[in-house]
Amino acid sequence: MTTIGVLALQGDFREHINAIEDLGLSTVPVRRARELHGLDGLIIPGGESTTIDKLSRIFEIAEPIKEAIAGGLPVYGSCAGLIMLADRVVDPAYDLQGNPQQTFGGIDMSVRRNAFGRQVDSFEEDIEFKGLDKPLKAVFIRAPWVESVGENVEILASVQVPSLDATRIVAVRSRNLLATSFHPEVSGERRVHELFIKIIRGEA
Ligand SMILES: NC(=O)CC[C@H](N)C(=O)O
Repeated sequence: MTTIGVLALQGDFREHINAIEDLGLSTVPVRRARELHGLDGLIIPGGESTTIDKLSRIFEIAEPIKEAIAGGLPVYGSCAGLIMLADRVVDPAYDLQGNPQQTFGGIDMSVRRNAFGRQVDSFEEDIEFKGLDKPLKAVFIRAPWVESVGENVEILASVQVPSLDATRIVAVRSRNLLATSFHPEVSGERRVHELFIKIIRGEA
């Protein structure tokens, strides 16, 4: 049986649990390193990347997650989860000691947090997503975007940013790692989770 862990330190992990259970698979909330054992995949939810970063280090699960990623565990991150999967954050937050936020990394990309600016902190858009025949309803909540990707990163979706008169990347895949700057888990959209399950099963 396929079991997917959902990192449950902070953020909208319940929505991801519901999405996976809707698709008939079992889920495990993950807070401790030992809960990573035996998982077929892991989801890092939306929330606040600085908090997920801090709590994951306090709970001593940050290093085990990095090792699992390096070992090939399929991981999907939405929004703050996308930030946590990025090798580089171009505008990191700093703690009181002046240390920048850290990520688990894994995807060769640079991300910008809260990138869509204040007026449009949160918005919904139907977007084209590579491999899907119908547009996908994407909910952006103080969302990051991907500024640049390395050679081995596949771009799955981009959106037009009117203030820039340009597009920005909002969904990527790199080997077993999938990341979206929007939240399919909150809109009843299940096709991104379906894609993640296919990646886990080696079908995509
Ligand atoms: N909806 C979200 O996950 C927002 C992400 C948040 N702005 C961050 O930096 O982590």
